[in-house]
Amino acid sequence: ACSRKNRNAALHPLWQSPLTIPGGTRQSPINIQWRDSVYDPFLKPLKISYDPTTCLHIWNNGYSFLVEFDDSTDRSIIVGGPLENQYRLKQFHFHWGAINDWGSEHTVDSKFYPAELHLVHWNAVEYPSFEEAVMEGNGLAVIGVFLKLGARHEGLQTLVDALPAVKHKDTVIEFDVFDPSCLLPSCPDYWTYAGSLTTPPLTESVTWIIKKKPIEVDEDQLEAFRMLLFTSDGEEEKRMVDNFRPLQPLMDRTVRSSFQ
Ligand SMILES: COc1ccc2c(ccc[n+]2C(=O)c2ccc(S(N)(=O)=O)cc2)c1
Ligand SMILES: [Zn+2]
Repeated sequence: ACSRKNRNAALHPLWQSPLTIPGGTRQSPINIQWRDSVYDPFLKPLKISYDPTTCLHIWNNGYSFLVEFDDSTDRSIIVGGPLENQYRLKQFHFHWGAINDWGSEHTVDSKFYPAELHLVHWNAVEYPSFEEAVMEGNGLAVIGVFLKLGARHEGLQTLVDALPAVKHKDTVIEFDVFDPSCLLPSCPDYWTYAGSLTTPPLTESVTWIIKKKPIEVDEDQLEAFRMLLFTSDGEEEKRMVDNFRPLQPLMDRTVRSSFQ
């Protein structure tokens, strides 16, 4: 029998701590039941303006790979949509599965996608730093984009080509010009709800903006994600796969849609 201790040991260290936070009322990810989402005609279009030269590096942090941006000015921002302020792009990263049947964090009508992109922004109008914004109810805005298996994504390929250089945990590679808007679907439709970070510290500080339409990537590109490692160079290799959090209860929340 797999004792709890052994089972925990099998889990990535990030998940050996309790999976729920006491008193959590707005945890993420959630299942988005399309027919229960409520069209909000007052939702504005989301305006995205990224400056590709704010791109800094790619970093394997032992849980995902992050593409980080210079967020010392308002050069890469989003505004509108459900947001009261403009938010600065800090990083984007992905969550994916070992196989194509699962991998996304959010689901739509209980359907998993093989991967999900998160573009992480913070409210630099009201808070002095990302670390402080992480602790506030309106501190962060994360755009979620589903990835589905299909045609090769040319924009993603420049990123995929750099991944072997960050195979191990705590490796970094310079990545100095990339426009993440090439990873967004052209359809403007989205769902939005109040949620949390999906990794520790799990703080309930995220306005989620989940794009209705997925982008297409091919099998080789998903396999490139799966050859990354959770482990550092010299440690016993553990493939970086299934780095998504289990679904959380909706509780007293409504998911709004920007479309009818
Ligand atoms: C205050 O201490 C912190 C704060 C944030 C941390 C973090 C460790 C990992 C990721 N983060 C993140 O920034 C983070 C975590 C999860 C997500 S997610 N998957 O988009 O919800 C986005 C960003 C520690
Ligand atoms: Zn994420």
